Amino acid sequence: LPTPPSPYNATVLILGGGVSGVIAARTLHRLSPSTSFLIVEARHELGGRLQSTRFPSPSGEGEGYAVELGANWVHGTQTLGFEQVNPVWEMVKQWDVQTRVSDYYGSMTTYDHTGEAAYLPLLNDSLAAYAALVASAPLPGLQEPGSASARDGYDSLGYTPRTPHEQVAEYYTFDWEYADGPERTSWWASGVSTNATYEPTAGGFSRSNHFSIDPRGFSHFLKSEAGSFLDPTQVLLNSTVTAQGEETGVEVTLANGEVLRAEYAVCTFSLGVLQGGAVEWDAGLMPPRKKEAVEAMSMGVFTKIFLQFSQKFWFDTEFALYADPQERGRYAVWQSLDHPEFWPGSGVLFVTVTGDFARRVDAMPEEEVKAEVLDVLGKMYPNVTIPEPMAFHIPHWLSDPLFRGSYSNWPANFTREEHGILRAKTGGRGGKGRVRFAGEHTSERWFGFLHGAYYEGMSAAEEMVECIEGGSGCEEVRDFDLSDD
Ligand SMILES: Cc1cc2nc3c(=O)[nH]c(=O)nc-3n(C[C@H](O)[C@H](O)[C@H](O)COP(=O)(O)OP(=O)(O)OC[C@H]3O[C@@H](n4cnc5c(N)ncnc54)[C@H](O)[C@@H]3O)c2cc1C
Repeated sequence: LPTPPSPYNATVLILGGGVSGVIAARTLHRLSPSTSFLIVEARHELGGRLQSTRFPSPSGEGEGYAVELGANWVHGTQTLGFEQVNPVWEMVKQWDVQTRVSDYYGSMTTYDHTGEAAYLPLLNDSLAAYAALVASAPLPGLQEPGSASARDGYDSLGYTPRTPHEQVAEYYTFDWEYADGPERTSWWASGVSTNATYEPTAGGFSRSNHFSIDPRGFSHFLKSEAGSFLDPTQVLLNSTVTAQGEETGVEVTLANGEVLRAEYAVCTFSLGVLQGGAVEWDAGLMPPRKKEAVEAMSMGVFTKIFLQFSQKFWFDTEFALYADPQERGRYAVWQSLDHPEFWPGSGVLFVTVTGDFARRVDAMPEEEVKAEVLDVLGKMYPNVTIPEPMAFHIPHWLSDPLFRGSYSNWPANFTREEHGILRAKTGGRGGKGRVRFAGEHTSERWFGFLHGAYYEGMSAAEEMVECIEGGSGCEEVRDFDLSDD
């Protein structure tokens, strides 16, 4: 193994062992085998926002089900005749992760507070409006975003959902993707991320969404990838970073008081962690303009609430929508895994909440959330006595100090310049940037997605290698003037 130059623990510290961190490590390993690195991760395992918990099978037989608390889908795979392939999809195939295509629009049952209610055509209207919204946003990288919100975009297209049925249809096509409403999302950026993921003619991958049903958990692909090149001495688990500073290099203080030193670092902590203040920064590493940019991007909340019943009593489609008469997005999107394509006989059902409603749920006692969820099921099924679930689980991404939310979203008035500042290297005298920020949130095209985290981990490490090997990567490390205005 490459030996780090003394007095450093490694040449590069990779802070965080999610998709970005693991791919940054793999890129260093491939491009510069003589460069030493160390992944520093607070949790007991690699994977980051790829996490699952186990539900038993109702019969008590078999190994049960790996219920995905975080990322669950590969969004966009590859389209025949187009070169662009989602790199996460390539790893998923390479490591044989079991997935199924999710039929977002073709397998849906619709409900409201009176029970089943027929409003599927509204879903087609919302899909058509969304397609027009993203088609009229400029292509990735070509234009500066204005400050128009996706709501402005919908208004300009004459799409104005008013009734609870119309609103839940819009919620499903928009909020359920962005974890935030159209008012709080940039029209331009929602077009960029959609086109760059789903539209092959705009450099995207494909329109399909593959959902992991793998009993080893979706993280299997990343853990296997990591296992294929990492030596155990290159990973420090159970190690929480509390401060980052710079003296002769980067100094990282851990919760146990230990200090790690390196020439460079790639920091992949989530946007929520950067906003949350759990890590102390030297002013040179987090100058005021960077801090402002970090504050200005938003961290969305997307919470799946899982239930397991001993017997299925619900819809036979993959999805269902519930239109609440009072509140848009209240326990709106339901998904059945007890379905022939997924986990038949599993009794597993989940409902997803987003945005402010998810923030409220994150802070509530779980018993109260459960009572509300069962009450909604009672409205969807007025003739069924809703049984007590055998299992109930809510992940708390927002209150978890290692994440502080689910994934980032680009707000309407957030500029490309601010995003560049959020992403830019900082630290180091003489213009030699020591710390590069990477993660899904630093991706202009694919913020929020696993593939965004992948590409950012890769480009951060590529830049580091250029820097270390004395190439151009180090010359103008600050694309932006980060000094206080
Ligand atoms: C509920 C949910 C659903 C999602 N669904 C999808 C989906 O279906 N498809 C999709 O493409 N994307 C989805 N995403 C987004 C996707 O999970 C992320 O884009 C991606 O996993 C981010 O990877 P990352 O490496 O940037 O960050 P992370 O995975 O957050 O990695 C950062 C790592 O840093 C560690 N860390 C944080 N603070 C410290 C500290 N102080 N010290 C040491 N270590 C620390 C964390 O433990 C973590 O392991 C979802 C996310 C969530 C939460």
